[in-house]
Amino acid sequence: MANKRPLYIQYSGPGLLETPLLNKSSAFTREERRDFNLTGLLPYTMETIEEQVVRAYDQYNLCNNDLERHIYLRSIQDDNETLFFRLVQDHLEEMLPIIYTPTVGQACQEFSKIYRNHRGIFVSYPDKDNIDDILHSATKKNVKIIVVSDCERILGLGDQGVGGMGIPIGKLSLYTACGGISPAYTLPIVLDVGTNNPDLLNDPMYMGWRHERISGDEYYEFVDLFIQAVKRRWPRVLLQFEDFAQHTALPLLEKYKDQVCCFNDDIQGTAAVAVGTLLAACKAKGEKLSDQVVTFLGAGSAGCGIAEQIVRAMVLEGLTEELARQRVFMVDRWGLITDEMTELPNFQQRLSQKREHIKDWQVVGEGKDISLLETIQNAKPTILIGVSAQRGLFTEEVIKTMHSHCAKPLIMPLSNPTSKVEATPKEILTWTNGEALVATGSPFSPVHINDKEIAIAQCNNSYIFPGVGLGVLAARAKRVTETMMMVAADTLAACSPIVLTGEGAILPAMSDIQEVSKKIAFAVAKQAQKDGVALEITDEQIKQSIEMNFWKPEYRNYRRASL
Ligand SMILES: O=C([O-])CC(=O)C(=O)O
Ligand SMILES: [Mg+2]
Repeated sequence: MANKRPLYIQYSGPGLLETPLLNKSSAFTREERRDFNLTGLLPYTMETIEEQVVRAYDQYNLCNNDLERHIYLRSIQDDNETLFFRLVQDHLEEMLPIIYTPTVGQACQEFSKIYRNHRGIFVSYPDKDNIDDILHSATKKNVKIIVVSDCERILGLGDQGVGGMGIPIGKLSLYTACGGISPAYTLPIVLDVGTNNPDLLNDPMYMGWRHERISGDEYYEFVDLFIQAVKRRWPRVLLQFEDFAQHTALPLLEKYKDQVCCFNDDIQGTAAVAVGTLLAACKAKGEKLSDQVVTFLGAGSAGCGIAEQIVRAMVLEGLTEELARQRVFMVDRWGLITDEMTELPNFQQRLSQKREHIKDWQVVGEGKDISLLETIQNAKPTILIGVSAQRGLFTEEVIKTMHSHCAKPLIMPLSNPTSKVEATPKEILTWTNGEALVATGSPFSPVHINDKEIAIAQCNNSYIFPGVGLGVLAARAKRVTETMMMVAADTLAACSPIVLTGEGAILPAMSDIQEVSKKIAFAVAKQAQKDGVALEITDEQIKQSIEMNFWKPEYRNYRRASL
């Protein structure tokens, strides 16, 4: 039993057993059972959490498929959060793909079919006049981290309506499992602004507000009502925007980044993990990031967010911004993004290639759109990043052409979930005779090629946001700055096994994620101080604060609080 101070609680009897943050199930001691009116409500034997984990894992192994495993784990989470996190911690590598990507994608798609229990908060448009009341109904009083989604772009799966709640729940589970944030401090929130997904609107089982999405001023006013209510209820909370569509993600981030402590995980978290991976891969090759030529497939908010972070990192290495931008090629649905394209949104405009710089390229058809293959033939990239959410767009021809110009290309099909990947690691390694370095967004098993087993790095935001959150809490930061995200990327690269030892994977093993998160947290907290958005405390105090904030899934002793 944890040697922490006892916790004074007001619940007792069935109410205590039905409070997942406090429930210990069969682990309540004889005395606690007596003091909290639990005697007779549980089988007689008192168990340790280790014994409970054995039973839960046996039951987990009886499930027939990943969705059943997800449902089972979620049911434990809704019954006993301490046990849930202990079980996940003990089987982290095995269970992350079940509670998070890729299985969480299916759980979102089937949300209304598999719904069991309430979790998180649904702020629905018709309730817009009562948002303060809704937030006050949250059973958690001291919320420190919120993940909020309007569910318009759930992973690569598009608009999932309220089904997207699976994502805030999953991300916050990772905040706890990987970043040690107590589940008592986390709150998943969905903004139900309707859905434009016809399958959901026509599904009699759909549980959300059956209405097409509100948009324009109505939408932004509603989001603002929500943000202002959050500021009143939890003024210091860290707000993570997750899985908003590109057309709202950037405007919302621009609007709120200087008003509240917030960041957008798909733009900034994805960018930080991708740049961390690139920095590690370059260090391993003994090269600089600024020596690389990068091609993107997908120029949405994730792709452009990564590209901007790459430009910043290249500038830090000494390139001018203009030269850095000339090394990054964005290919979207219509082909390479060039300055001749009219009506580009601002964030794509900044990353467009000047036609005069590519006038000598060999392309089919003068003035026509330039394809991914043509971009690769001419730009001869060393790095290829996929954020297109389209399965199969890294064709054999694309990959082989890239390999013909670059002996050891770095290829990162980042689209999630697995069904949307641009090419599988096995395909890429087969087409490059095992010579490419591969990092994916979703988890993949190692690939066997030329008698070697090659581990596949999972370049997923989960390496970044738990550490950023822990750092923000430890330093009591008021804002999340771009430089805080940048040091998170640098710190991740510094933890890379191949950088540290000259061999092994590009990214640390998931089993080391808690230590990596603590290192990221320290660097983020220090940077927050440098940026003037956090308390001036000593390094020692930051370290202490990180350790103190690091929650462990252990039961505490309970005493009755006097009323
Ligand atoms: O959740 C993930 O695996 C990564 C992510 O944020 C996304 O794809 O939207
Ligand atoms: Mg996301």
